[in-house]
Amino acid sequence: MMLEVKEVTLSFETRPILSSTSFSVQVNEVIAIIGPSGTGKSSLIKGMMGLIPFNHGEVLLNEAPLSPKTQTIGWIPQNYGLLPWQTVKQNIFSAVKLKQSKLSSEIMQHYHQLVLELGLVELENLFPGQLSGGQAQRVSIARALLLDPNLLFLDEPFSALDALTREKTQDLFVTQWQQQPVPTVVITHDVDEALFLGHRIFLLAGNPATVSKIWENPFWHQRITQSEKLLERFQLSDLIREELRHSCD
Ligand SMILES: Nc1ncnc2c1ncn2[C@@H]1O[C@H](COP(=O)(O)OP(=O)(O)OP(=O)(O)O)[C@@H](O)[C@H]1O
Repeated sequence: MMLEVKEVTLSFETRPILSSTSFSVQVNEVIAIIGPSGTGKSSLIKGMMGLIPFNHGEVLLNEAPLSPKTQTIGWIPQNYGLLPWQTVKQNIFSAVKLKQSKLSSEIMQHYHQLVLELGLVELENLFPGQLSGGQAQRVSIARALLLDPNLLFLDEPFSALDALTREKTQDLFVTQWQQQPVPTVVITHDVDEALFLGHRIFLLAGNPATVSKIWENPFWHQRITQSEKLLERFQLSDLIREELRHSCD
């Protein structure tokens, strides 16, 4: 299964946001997108999911146009996208219920595993308005993972978490993803997070923006402790930070 973005462009009214942008994401690949604030990262993934129309170009999954109607897309939006009138438990089940009328015992088991690992057991009966930002974010993560999606789009999925919970949740995410890899796009502002989550790291920059740099990342899913790799990793993260700084000028 391969996701292909072919020469997409995007404008809001007369304001160009994305110039012709093309790339592909393999089935067993996570790409991390970094870039200055307001460049169009969220708009790019919303366009890929079909939530907003591109002006030009196409998005294909296995050579067929990508549509939320035919694909199960896991999405963690920037504002968590929780339904305020539903409890944590109802929110986590909300996406999977749209796809399947009957919940199998595997789904129930997966649900219990996710709430346990994401530290949501005590929160199951609360409403989104009663949660902290980090708790709401974990609910949104559980909802996307329970869906067993064939594509994943994550918009700053761990940004509201404290450092320890963030590392734990990143580990949980990668473990879950490895059990069933799907083409995945993660937006992050954190270069270290991009290095942990992304097999490749894309810089979205320019005005209008496009993918202006791609780095292969040999440090995917590694919390580096070995000293010889520490220097290499530092050099790559320094290079990425430098490009990011330039693109913000
Ligand atoms: N629905 C919309 N209508 C008009 N303009 C929009 C709309 N959505 C986003 N924009 C504008 O498009 C630009 C790109 O926004 P987008 O949210 O995609 O950027 P981003 O790179 O994800 O930013 P951030 O890193 O701050 O989240 C911004 O200038 C934003 O104001």
